[in-house]
Amino acid sequence: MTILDQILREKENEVLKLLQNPPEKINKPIKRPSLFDALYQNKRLQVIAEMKRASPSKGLINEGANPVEQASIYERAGAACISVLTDSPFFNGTFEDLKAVSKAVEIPLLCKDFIIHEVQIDQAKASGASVILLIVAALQQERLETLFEYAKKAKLEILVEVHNTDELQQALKLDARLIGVNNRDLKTFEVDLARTAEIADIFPFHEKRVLISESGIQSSQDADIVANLGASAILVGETLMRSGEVAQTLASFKVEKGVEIQ
Ligand SMILES: O=C(O)c1ccccc1NCC(=O)[C@H](O)[C@H](O)COP(=O)(O)O
Repeated sequence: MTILDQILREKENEVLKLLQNPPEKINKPIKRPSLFDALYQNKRLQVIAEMKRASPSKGLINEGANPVEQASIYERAGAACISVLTDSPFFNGTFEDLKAVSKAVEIPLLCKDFIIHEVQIDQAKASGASVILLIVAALQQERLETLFEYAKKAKLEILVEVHNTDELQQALKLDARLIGVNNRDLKTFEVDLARTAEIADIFPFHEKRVLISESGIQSSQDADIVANLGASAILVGETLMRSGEVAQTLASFKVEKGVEIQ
């Protein structure tokens, strides 16, 4: 059983509990700037900066981090979006973290969780998120489409995550404008920026969509590599959570995009 299978099994239990005590359904749109607008045709690589205490691959990363302080530093340092891991069993995150961060920052806010049911989308919105994540590997195509449409109707932005070219084709069947490629193999945890290269090779940059490179970014050299492949943004957790100089590290990732692809 892969780590993703284990996480998804846990999510099924969480959904059952959530359905017994559903979150408030917020009908009005979340007031935050659009992540897509911040990324599309920006001449610099943008950063989605993640609040990440722990992970299945690395164990504890920064157990004592205060989500509001961390997110505020990210915002001041020029992050385009804050990602908050809300999963507890595997990442030590909470929806309380997301709610607290939503009150402290004004930029786009991603609820980073493993969504398999509409009620989790309601929970993300009720906690202040303006962006949700849908992972292609976690969902059958029909379910992916249903959840995508549900989130769209709720006026949320949707980051659709893929791991390979087949999954990219599935994502492209949707009107997905934010497409992330996860550089981490969820079976071996191995991180390889070649995954971004593989996706970038066939990514329809001429369409109104942006490519985001997720996981394993450690240096401005890594940022340069994915920027030159056509990525508009990177999603960075561990490196920022471990950095003694968060603002400088984040700023160093905002490299100029070398190639005019879009
Ligand atoms: O980070 C993990 O170990 C992990 C394991 C299984 C599923 C997802 C996982 N991470 C979620 C993420 O997508 C990352 O937190 C995010 O891309 C940032 O990655 P990094 O910069 O390498 O911390």
